[in-house]
Amino acid sequence: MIKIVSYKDNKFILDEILNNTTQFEYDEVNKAVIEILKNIKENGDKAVLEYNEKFDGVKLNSLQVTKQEIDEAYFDNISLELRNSLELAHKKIKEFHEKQKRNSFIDTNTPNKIVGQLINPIEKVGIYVPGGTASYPSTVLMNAVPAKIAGCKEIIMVTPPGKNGKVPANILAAAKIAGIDKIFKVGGAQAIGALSFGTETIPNVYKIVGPGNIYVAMAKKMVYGQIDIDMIAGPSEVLIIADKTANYRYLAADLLSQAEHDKFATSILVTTSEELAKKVQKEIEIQLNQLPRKEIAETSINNQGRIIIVNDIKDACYIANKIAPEHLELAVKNPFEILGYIKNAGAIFMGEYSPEPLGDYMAGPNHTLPTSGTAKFSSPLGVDDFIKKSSIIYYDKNALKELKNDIINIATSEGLDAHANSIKIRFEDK
Ligand SMILES: NC(=O)c1ccc[n+]([C@@H]2O[C@H](COP(=O)([O-])OP(=O)(O)OC[C@H]3O[C@@H](n4cnc5c(N)ncnc54)[C@H](O)[C@@H]3O)[C@@H](O)[C@H]2O)c1
Ligand SMILES: N[C@H](CO)Cc1c[nH]c[nH+]1
Ligand SMILES: [Zn+2]
Repeated sequence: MIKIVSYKDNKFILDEILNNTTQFEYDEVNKAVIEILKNIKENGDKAVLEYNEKFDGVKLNSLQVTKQEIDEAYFDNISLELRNSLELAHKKIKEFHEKQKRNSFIDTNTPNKIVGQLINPIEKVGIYVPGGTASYPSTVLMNAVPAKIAGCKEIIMVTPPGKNGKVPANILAAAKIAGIDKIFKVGGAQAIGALSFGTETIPNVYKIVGPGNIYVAMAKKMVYGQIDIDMIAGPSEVLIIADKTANYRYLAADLLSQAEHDKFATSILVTTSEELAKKVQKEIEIQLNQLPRKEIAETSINNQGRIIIVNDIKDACYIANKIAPEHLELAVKNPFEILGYIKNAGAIFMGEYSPEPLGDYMAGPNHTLPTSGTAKFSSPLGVDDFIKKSSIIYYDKNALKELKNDIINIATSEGLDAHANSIKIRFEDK
């Protein structure tokens, strides 16, 4: 059962939540991931195929999904209703992310010098689509759409091989909708290794994006530096701020929606109403019994779930900002009134009819969001993750002459005579 605590009587609850990273056996996972990455680097496809057998229980002859498999998934193996829903989600995600596009600029205000910024897409990117305990066509769209809009030339998707060595049709259909045709059947840390080092069949990339379990997250952390990564998107989280006007059935449903992702997921309700807290606690038990993924959701709710009772909404916002949740729902009478108090959250859902799953699938903003408090300093996945910038500097002789002495002064003070000389030499008589 989800625990109810009073913030007034137990200020330590915040520390307890913030330090709640002990569930993972970090050392063991760390050791396993180092071993997997090393093996992939040394043995390429052979190691990938062995891990597919070991961790996913499938023996494959070929790692790449064929064009025929992708077409069959889209045309024959999903319902027309699902295909239409995925197409609509794609359209809405695309519309939102189109607005994030940046342009190069040059500043030509002065005639004899130009400074500017050139935007280029990252040429080769890898997209990890999780597939261990559920299949996520929505994650295919959320990761692929911004990469496409940015103009990445090569987008390589990796995902666990699926039962019987077949990637689920909904994943392949979403990939077709997003325009991705290079898909490889490999999951976990081995997928991250393959994309980082390249194997005989899987190309290496410059950046890997996408969420995954602890093995995926740890592997991304380890390869960062050799290649870039988007973020460490860990187990899902939702924090709901609710006043007495909120509907307890909706709140229970929303807390469970994230709990069912992962037994390490976190669902927290912060409310000013003790009566509401008790109702939500009871309702969660009722709704849990109807979930096919009851075991995962129940473990998550029992271990990480909390209902925190606070004196006022300002305390609730303080707690939310400290936790910096991936998803924050404002289930209060006027959510716009308190929006100004919110500083740290991946995505903010405003009011009764904007539940978290709306953002998971359809609203348009990305659902790959910072977790584990990283919303304090990082942002949702977006087009910016797939571009890079180069500065442009053009000065003619007159413009350089104007700055000549100042550059030499600073270079000399740094003891860097070759720098000073690079300027001086251009103004010396031969
Ligand atoms: N933030 C987001 O946008 C978002 C979206 C979807 C899912 N998620 C999260 O992604 C995660 C998905 O996790 P998942 O496990 O379902 O799928 P996953 O694809 O991340 O992991 C499955 C892979 O893990 C590897 N693995 C399993 N057990 C292992 C072991 N003992 N040793 C080494 N490797 C092992 C296997 O190779 C398997 O293919 C969940 O936490 C979910 O909440 C996040
Ligand atoms: N809520 C997840 C991110 O934490 C994303 C997702 C995909 N499908 C359903 N939900
Ligand atoms: Zn979700």
